[in-house]
Amino acid sequence: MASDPSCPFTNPPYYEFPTHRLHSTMRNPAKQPIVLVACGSFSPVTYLHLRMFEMAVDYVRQNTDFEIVGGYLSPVSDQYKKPGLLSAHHRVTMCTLAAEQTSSWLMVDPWEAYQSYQRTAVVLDHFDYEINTRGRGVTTPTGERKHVRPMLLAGSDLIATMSEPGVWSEPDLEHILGRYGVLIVERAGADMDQAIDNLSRWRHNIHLIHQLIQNDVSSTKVRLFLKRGLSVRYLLPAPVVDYIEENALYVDDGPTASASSGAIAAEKEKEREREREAGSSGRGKEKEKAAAP
Ligand SMILES: Nc1ncnc2c1ncn2[C@@H]1O[C@H](COP(=O)(O)OP(=O)(O)OP(=O)(O)O)[C@@H](O)[C@H]1O
Ligand SMILES: O=C(O)c1ccc[n+]([C@@H]2O[C@H](COP(=O)([O-])O)[C@@H](O)[C@H]2O)c1
Repeated sequence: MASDPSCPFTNPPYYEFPTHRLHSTMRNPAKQPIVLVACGSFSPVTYLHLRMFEMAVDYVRQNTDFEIVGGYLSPVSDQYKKPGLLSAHHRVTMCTLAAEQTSSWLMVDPWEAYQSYQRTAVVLDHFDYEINTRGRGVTTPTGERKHVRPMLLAGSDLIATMSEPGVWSEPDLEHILGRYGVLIVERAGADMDQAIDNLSRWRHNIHLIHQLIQNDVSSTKVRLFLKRGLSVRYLLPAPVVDYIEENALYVDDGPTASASSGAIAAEKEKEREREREAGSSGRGKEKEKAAAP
């Protein structure tokens, strides 16, 4: 891992925060600048993942005083270990093909993908740090600097897991929903109102986006199609379909799992890693003591 003493986060080797499509100047200085961050497996990225951003653009324009200055896909670490999770390298490549070749504004941040599992609260802090602390926010047309708020963009199934016991920590929910906020895209099969029932104390920071054209494409279904040798063309961007075919991906996929199981497994894996590290440094200290005169 790269170690920059001024950076409070652990960065993967050779990591650079992508800013090539981030607006540095706002169009309307009266608005509040935000950046959309979609965290997920993206195994593989589908048109629905990309549509979420476009739906958010329409919602923000019609219902809020926000101005979107950037949008990021943030694929989760391999340590998330959700069944069907392809290696970070393939997932980041597919997201990059999708963002660069089908959109004029989306970016892919590989920060969490290429390291140990990072909780979503930490991922949002990382965006806050890169954009506001290192990047010093955005400027208005009159030269004033403004702080950009990273906001989570997620489907209602993911938000529903926030009410499942043991998945998200209470301080993290306070951090994500209280400090940053979330835009939730309706997802077939996950009732939005029910999903946010237990989150009412952060209602002011929760924005619900209804799907006017129902589309329930999911990565799980795409993987299932691929496993059965069925076509997935027009469900995913063409360069992603080509990449999957060229690399014969998902031909032998494992079982499926819920959105919550990966996070719990990843946290347990990290805990075990910490214990192993503590154990080996403890043993190191014992050795040092034994070697001391
Ligand atoms: N059809 C959809 N409608 C609304 N939100 C979606 C849809 N598909 C994915 N999302 C959202 O996109 C984000 C990333 O999703 P993820 O990568 O887990 O895709 P997925 O299709 O749910 O994957 P899987 O099928 O492997 O569980 C999550 O917030 C998820 O809720
Ligand atoms: O931060 C947490 O505690 C946490 C708990 C559950 C899920 N998440 C994140 O939510 C995303 C879920 O993705 P998926 O593919 O399982 O729907 C993924 O980016 C996880 O890191 C995060």
